[in-house]
Amino acid sequence: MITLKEALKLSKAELASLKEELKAKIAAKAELNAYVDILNVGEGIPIAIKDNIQVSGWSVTSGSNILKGYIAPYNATVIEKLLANGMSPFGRTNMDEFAMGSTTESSCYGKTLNPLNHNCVPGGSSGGSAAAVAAGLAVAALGSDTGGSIRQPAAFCGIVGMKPTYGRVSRYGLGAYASSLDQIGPMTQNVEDAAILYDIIQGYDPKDSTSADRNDGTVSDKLDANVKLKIAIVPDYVKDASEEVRKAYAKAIEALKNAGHTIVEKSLMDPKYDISAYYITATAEATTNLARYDGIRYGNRVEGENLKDTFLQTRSNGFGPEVQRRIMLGNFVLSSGYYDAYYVKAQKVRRLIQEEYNKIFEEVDLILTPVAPRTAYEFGALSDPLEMYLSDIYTISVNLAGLPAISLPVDTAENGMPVGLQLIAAPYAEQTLFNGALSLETQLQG
Ligand SMILES: NC(=O)C[C@H](N)C(=O)O
Repeated sequence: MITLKEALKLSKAELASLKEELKAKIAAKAELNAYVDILNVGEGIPIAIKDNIQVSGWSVTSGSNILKGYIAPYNATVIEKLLANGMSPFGRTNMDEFAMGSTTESSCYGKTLNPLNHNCVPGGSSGGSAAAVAAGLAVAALGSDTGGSIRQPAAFCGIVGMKPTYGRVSRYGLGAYASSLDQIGPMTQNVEDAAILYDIIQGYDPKDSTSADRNDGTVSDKLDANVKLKIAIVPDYVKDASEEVRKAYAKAIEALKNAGHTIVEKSLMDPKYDISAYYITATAEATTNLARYDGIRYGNRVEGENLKDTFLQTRSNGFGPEVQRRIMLGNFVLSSGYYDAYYVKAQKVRRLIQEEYNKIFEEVDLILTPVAPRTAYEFGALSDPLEMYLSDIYTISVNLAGLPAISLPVDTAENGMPVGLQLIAAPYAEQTLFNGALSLETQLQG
């Protein structure tokens, strides 16, 4: 597939034929179920859009039966920005229901297959976007990342996925899961394309009260693969990862050294604290955000005998099992008597995680860690929800601390599946992040 950088040079007529070509390819690979719909707005470069980002006039369901048939009444800010910069929202990509998952198996549209091995998951929750880019069915895509939902599917499908600093990209028009963690970001074929798409979607937005009012400028015009950075590695953290991930980690360290970067060893707190803090915070916020789907304000109503019964029937029929589980968990941690013991404590742990990262970033420019403990799982392998949550150990602390991070393919495991690793930067240090990622990508390709 043509890259985003190359697509910038295409004429209107060439873009129109690219879209026809894409439609034919998507139809030929329909079994992947990467897209849940093919729609198009505008004449620009086609960008695939996750099913939780509003595009005016398009269906938007967050992969949930409760929203089937709902038509977005306005454009998300990121969509306005694409349209203003010669890009076209093109196609709706599949996702885990309300972005709750790591495999894209929980969508109301059915699972998405990993294009590199159809027996394996594409990762999640932005699995449709990752599969579309990896299969050559999209030039680039948008995903959203609450606890790894861009980076992990990117790693499982062998593409690049980037989560910006919290507040960098407007969440206006993004279906809310956990509002203090969610960020929209680019999913692309390479690092440079990710920087190009990031430049377009980032920026202050008064419509999002958590949007960062800063003007740090664009990054793609200042990309520099020759920078010499100080990069932290975290050996303790990596020791529980699979052998193939540890091998990729060693390979990346070697490549970074060869590119002239200075490597220093650091340690991070046991990720079991990240898991607890994340799954308390995320479920608490999700419970609040999903309260509006009651069949009266939002959501497909299932009429009950009285109002309470209508709420019950609507929510029991509309939400899948994982979403219901998280709503119950969230209500539990917020309920009186448990609020201090769980929710407040999780916020304290979150602060400790932020402080730990801040301290490391006083000394280094970037941190290198795995994205997932192993390569893409076979379907059904993570049927135990706790096991699914534990698979997020390497990605969620980045969201808890609000940091920018990028996942890029580093190695191929013996089973033929890609191994991705992530670079993490200090808040708002996206330029350094992209420079480091480009340097690693260039070194690995050389
Ligand atoms: N939404 C995400 O970023 C994925 C994460 N595994 C979750 O279920 O919360």
